[in-house]
Amino acid sequence: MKSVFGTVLPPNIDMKLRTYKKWVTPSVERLTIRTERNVAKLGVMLVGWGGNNGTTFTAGIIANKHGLSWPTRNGIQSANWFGSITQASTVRLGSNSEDGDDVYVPLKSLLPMVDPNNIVVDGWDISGLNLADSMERARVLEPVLQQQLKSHMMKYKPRPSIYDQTFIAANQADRANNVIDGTKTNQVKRVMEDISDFRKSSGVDRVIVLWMANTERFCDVIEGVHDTANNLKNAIAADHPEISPSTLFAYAAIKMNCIYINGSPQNTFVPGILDLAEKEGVFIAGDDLKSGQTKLKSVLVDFLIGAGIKPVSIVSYNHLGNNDGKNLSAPEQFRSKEISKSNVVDDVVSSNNILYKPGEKPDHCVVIKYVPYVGDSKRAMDEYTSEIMCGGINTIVVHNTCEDSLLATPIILDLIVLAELCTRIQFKRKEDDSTWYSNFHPVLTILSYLCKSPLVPKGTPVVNALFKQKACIENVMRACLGLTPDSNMLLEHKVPFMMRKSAVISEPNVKKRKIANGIHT
Ligand SMILES: NC(=O)c1ccc[n+]([C@@H]2O[C@H](COP(=O)([O-])OP(=O)(O)OC[C@H]3O[C@@H](n4cnc5c(N)ncnc54)[C@H](O)[C@@H]3O)[C@@H](O)[C@H]2O)c1
Ligand SMILES: O=P([O-])([O-])O[C@@H]1[C@@H](O)[C@H](O)[C@@H](O)[C@H](O)[C@@H]1O
Repeated sequence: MKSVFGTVLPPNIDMKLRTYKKWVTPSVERLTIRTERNVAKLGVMLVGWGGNNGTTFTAGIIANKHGLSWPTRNGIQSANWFGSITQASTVRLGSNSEDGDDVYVPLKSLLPMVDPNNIVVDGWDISGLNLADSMERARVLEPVLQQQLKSHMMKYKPRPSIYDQTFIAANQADRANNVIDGTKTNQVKRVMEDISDFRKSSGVDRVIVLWMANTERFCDVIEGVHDTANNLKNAIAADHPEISPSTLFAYAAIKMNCIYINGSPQNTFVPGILDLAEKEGVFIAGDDLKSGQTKLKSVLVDFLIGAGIKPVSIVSYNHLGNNDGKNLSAPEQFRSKEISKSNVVDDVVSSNNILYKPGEKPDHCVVIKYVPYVGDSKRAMDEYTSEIMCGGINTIVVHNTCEDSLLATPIILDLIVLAELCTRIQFKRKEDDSTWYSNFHPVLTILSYLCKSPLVPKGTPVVNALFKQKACIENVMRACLGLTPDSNMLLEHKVPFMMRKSAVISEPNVKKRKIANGIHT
């Protein structure tokens, strides 16, 4: 049976569609999904562990694990994971039969997940400060909380890391006192040994490596160097200068069967890394945490275009005073961030060819300024100018104070928790009697909700719209439970014969109605 735009038409109806030459034919794929319920004892190794996000993440794990609380001007504050969808969001399960009210449950209750209290943290940094001193340097957490954390945090000292001054801003050089010397082969070998050492000393079952170090410039992707796993291996052996520290970390992590996640915008995942991840069957994900200003942008543009309103100009300005902002004050590092912050509207714009001609896009300007005084408290100011009907203009201006690390830390947790969950989900076609199940594709696009510039397998669509991304996570988890996706139709509250008796005021007076061209209902 042919259908048009998903509406199923009786076989004898053959509409001629003026603007759409193609017919939509529904297809159904029946899958069997299984989820291993034994959760791994999880270790995470952060590259850039001594940074604002690395220290705040570690502090968050400790503060929540020990149930810390501290006095503030507004009263006693207790540790929590607000901003994390796995720890602080709920999912609509359905409606209950008695009163028809919706039933919501914590997302983390749907499937077995890692408990953040059990995550073991380790990592690398080019700065050799212990984490208590790094936490103080970061100026993110209240001193009274830092005091409670200090004895825990000072035990942590980042492992020496791979430093290449040609990839991050020159203003970072004064931090680089904790580095692995020697060739790229030696650096990769040392990182692999570190991972092995962490596995043994911590006793974890699974290690995830997550880049939370400074934003690098984009590397020039060179044929014969970055294009295949084998060429990358040979280029590392030849100490090729255009292989970035983040790509070296990705290479080492994948070779050690560790999931690798890129929390920054640079092009770590060169084709050779994608090739290696696919060959080794190791998950990778990224790029660039979606934490505040860009998260809001992926909502506002979706709302505007979804409402048939045409954004024609988007100006995204922010200033921040943390070390990330200092690194981004250099043009090449800013360019990496500008790309990830700009691409986030592309999917929604290209979805509406009523508003936009092919290739037409809104003007889009991204500005980031380094203002030391504000520290981690990034001040974002956005202006969205849109065309509305008959030449009208709508302008939305937003001021958004984003405490960058307190917004990023829950995202880091969700990336880790959801990536570990994905290792335990497998699929097979229902009618297959083979015992063979498939994992997710090594490029974990289900984590797109958490990234500004989602990495996707070649030839697959990039989705940036935030609530589509969230629905993807929720509906995959529902599917693991044998539940249908939440269609939001709620017909049980709209169609009289489906409604509960108490909800139907009176049997609606539905007469036989004649509709144009004689079709009766
Ligand atoms: N809201 C957010 O904070 C947010 C959102 C999206 C992306 N990011 C990205 O996350 C990253 C970290 O942000 P941050 O605020 O923690 O920055 P930060 O500068 O405080 O921390 C980065 C750390 O990485 C270290 N470092 C630099 N190069 C390294 C290397 N090669 N190996 C190991 N360590 C290295 C630095 O010494 C520093 O301690 C940045 O790339 C930033 O763009 C942050
Ligand atoms: O808030 P958001 O746009 O998602 O992301 C942030 C940017 O706005 C900010 O300029 C940058 O310094 C941070 O690293 C982060 O990328």
